[in-house]
Amino acid sequence: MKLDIVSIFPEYFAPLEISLLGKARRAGLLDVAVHDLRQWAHDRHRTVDDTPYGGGPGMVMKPEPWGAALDAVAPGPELPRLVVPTPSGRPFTQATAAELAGEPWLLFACGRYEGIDSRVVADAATRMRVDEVSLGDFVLAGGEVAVLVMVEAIGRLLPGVLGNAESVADDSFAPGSMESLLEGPVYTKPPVWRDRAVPDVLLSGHHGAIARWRRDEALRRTARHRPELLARLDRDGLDARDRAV
Ligand SMILES: NC(=O)c1ccno1
Repeated sequence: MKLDIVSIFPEYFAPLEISLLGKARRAGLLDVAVHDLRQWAHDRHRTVDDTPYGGGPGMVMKPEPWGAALDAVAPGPELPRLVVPTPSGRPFTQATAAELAGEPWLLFACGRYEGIDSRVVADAATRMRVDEVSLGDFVLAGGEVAVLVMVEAIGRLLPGVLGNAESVADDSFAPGSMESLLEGPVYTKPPVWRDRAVPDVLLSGHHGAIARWRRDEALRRTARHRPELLARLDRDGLDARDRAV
């Protein structure tokens, strides 16, 4: 997968050199290029923002540098999918990560200040698919941290990136049996720690009982932390045994 990221703070993406994603890049599974938006701002001060039309606080990112940046990074004919993190976007979920992980090329645009002039997305949408996505109902100072989160959520789904591909299947929200469910508790050695013992079933070696226990715990945790997800499951995802939990 090819990733391009445009930002006024390219140094934000140093973490993409380390750990899982750093290894994926060195293995050739991920090709990441980070671009400084200011290289497309040609005035003396490399200005990328200005006051908002209609008044109001803060500044808006100017369309000219962004238009030039997107044209330069994605000149065509092949085009990426443009992903723009914004509080006013559609929810970015595990399903979104899985969908974007299937793309050959993603281009992330990191807004700052009050956002990017809306004509930039409108113009880009005439050439490429654009997804304005939100990580949640909160506001960041810019899109960079959101892009780091999305790149990790997407990158770990790429074949070969995770040591054990099976661990993806057991994730919270993973398509299939875990869709709309939160992962239950996990344990490792020692079997007893500060007088707290690991549940006996996990030491039993009985795979059927262990799978059942894990689903029961996932249902309990989902009911406690995200009851609205269970309502989604209730229609067709719960069997009689599940309902007994
Ligand atoms: N909620 C978000 O995804 C976001 C992106 C930028 N600021 O907030």
